[in-house]
Amino acid sequence: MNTPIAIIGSGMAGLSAAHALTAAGLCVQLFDKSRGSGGRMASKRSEVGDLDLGAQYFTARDRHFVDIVQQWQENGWLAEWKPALYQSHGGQLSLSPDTQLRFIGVPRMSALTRNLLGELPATFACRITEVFRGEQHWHLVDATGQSHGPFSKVIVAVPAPQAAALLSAAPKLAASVASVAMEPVWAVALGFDKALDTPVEGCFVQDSPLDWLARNRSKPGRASRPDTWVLHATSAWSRQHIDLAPEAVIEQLRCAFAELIGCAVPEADFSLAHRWLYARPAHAHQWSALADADLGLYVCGDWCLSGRVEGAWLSGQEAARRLLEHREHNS
Ligand SMILES: Cc1cc2nc3c(=O)[nH]c(=O)nc-3n(C[C@H](O)[C@H](O)[C@H](O)COP(=O)(O)OP(=O)(O)OC[C@H]3O[C@@H](n4cnc5c(N)ncnc54)[C@H](O)[C@@H]3O)c2cc1C
Ligand SMILES: NC(=O)C1=CC=CN([C@@H]2O[C@H](COP(=O)(O)OP(=O)(O)OC[C@H]3O[C@@H](n4cnc5c(N)ncnc54)[C@H](O)[C@@H]3O)[C@@H](O)[C@H]2O)C1
Repeated sequence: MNTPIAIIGSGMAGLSAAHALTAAGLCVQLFDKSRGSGGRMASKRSEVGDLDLGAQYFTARDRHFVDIVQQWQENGWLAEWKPALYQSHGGQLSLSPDTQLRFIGVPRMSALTRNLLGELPATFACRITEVFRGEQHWHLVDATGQSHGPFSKVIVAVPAPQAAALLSAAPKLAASVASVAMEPVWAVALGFDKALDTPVEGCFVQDSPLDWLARNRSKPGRASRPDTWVLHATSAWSRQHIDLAPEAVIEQLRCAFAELIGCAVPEADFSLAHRWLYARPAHAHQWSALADADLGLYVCGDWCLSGRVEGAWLSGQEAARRLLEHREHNS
C-alpha cells in the first residue's frame, strides 16, 4: 500500500515538496490552517480588488528555479513585473533602474500557488497541533482534537517558530528549528479614488518606518482603479509596534508614505492592515532542509535558506529529495 506522506503547510515550500513527491509516484496529503494555499504568497480579495499583502514579487537565481519559473510563465501563471522602480534614502527619492527580472503571479500573487495546488489532496482550515509516531506510522492531531493518518512520513513546511512546536518526536531537530528567529512585518494597503500624481510604481525605502511600497496597477493583470498601494514597514518598526491597533498602524504608515512619495496624499478612501508575525527569518541559513530521516520526519521552508520565494521552493525540493533518497536506500 502506498501510505500517503503528510505535508503540513501549503505555502511554496510545501507545494514544492508535494510536486516532487507526486512526480516520483508517491501520494501526499496537504494540511493548512488557512482557508487556502499560498501562505505568505497570499493575496487578499477586497472591495478594491486583489491585494498582494505578502510576497511582492520574486526573483530567480538558482538554475533549477529559473527553469521552473520559465515553465510557470509558459503556463500563464506568472508574468514579469517591470515597475518604475525608485529608492528613497534620507527622504530623497531617486529613480533606481536595474536589470533584475522580477516575477509575480497573475492576476494575483496567490494564483501561482493555487495553480500549483491543482488537484493535490489538501485539507484546509485545519491547524495541526501534534505530530506523533505510532508503532508503524505517523498520525497528526488538529486543533479540534481530530486525528489524521496513518502517514508513512511527515514533512513540516511552516515558519520555524510554528514548526518547532510540531517536532517533539525529534528533540534534536526541534532544538535546531527553535533556534531560528523570525521577524514580523506590518503590511498596509491604501486605496485612492483619485490616482496619486506620482510616477513611482515600486520603491525600496531606507531611513523610514517603511521598507517597501508598490503600486498595484503597475502589476500585470491588476485592476487600474482605484489607485491601490501596498506598504511594508521595516521589521524593526513592526517589532516596536507589534501590538499597535491596525487603525494606528495605517495612520502612521500613511504619514510615512506621504512624507516620502513627493506628491499630495489625501486621506485614503480604502485602507487595511495585516500583521505578519513570521514574515522573514532574522538571519539567512544554508540548511536547505532539515530531517530525522530514520524517523521519517522532514522540515522545510524559506527560513532554511534565503527567506524568499526561491528559497522556499528550493527547500521543498530538498526535503523531497532527501525523503526519496532515504526511501531508496531502505527499500
Ligand atoms: C510582507 C512580506 C513580504 C515578502 N516579500 C517577498 C518578496 O518580495 N520576494 C520574495 O521572494 N519573498 C518575499 N517574502 C517571503 C516569501 O513570502 C516567503 O519566503 C515564502 O512565501 C515562504 O513560503 P513557505 O512555504 O516557506 O512558508 P509559508 O508561505 O509561510 O507557508 C506555510 C503555510 O503553513 C501553514 N501553517 C502554519 N502552521 C500550521 C499548522 N500548525 N498547521 C497547518 N498549517 C500551518 C500556513 O497557513 C501557511 O500557509 C515576503 C514575505 C512577507 C510576509
Ligand atoms: N517584507 C518581508 O517580510 C520580506 C520577506 C522576505 C523578502 N522580502 C523582500 O523581498 C525582496 C526579494 O529579494 P530578491 O529576490 O533578492 O530581490 P531583489 O529585487 O534583487 O532585491 C534584493 C535587495 O536588493 C535591494 N535592491 C534591489 N533592487 C534595488 C533597486 N533597484 N534599488 C534599490 N535597492 C534595490 C533591496 O534592498 C532588496 O532588499 C527583497 O526586497 C526583500 O527585502 C521582504
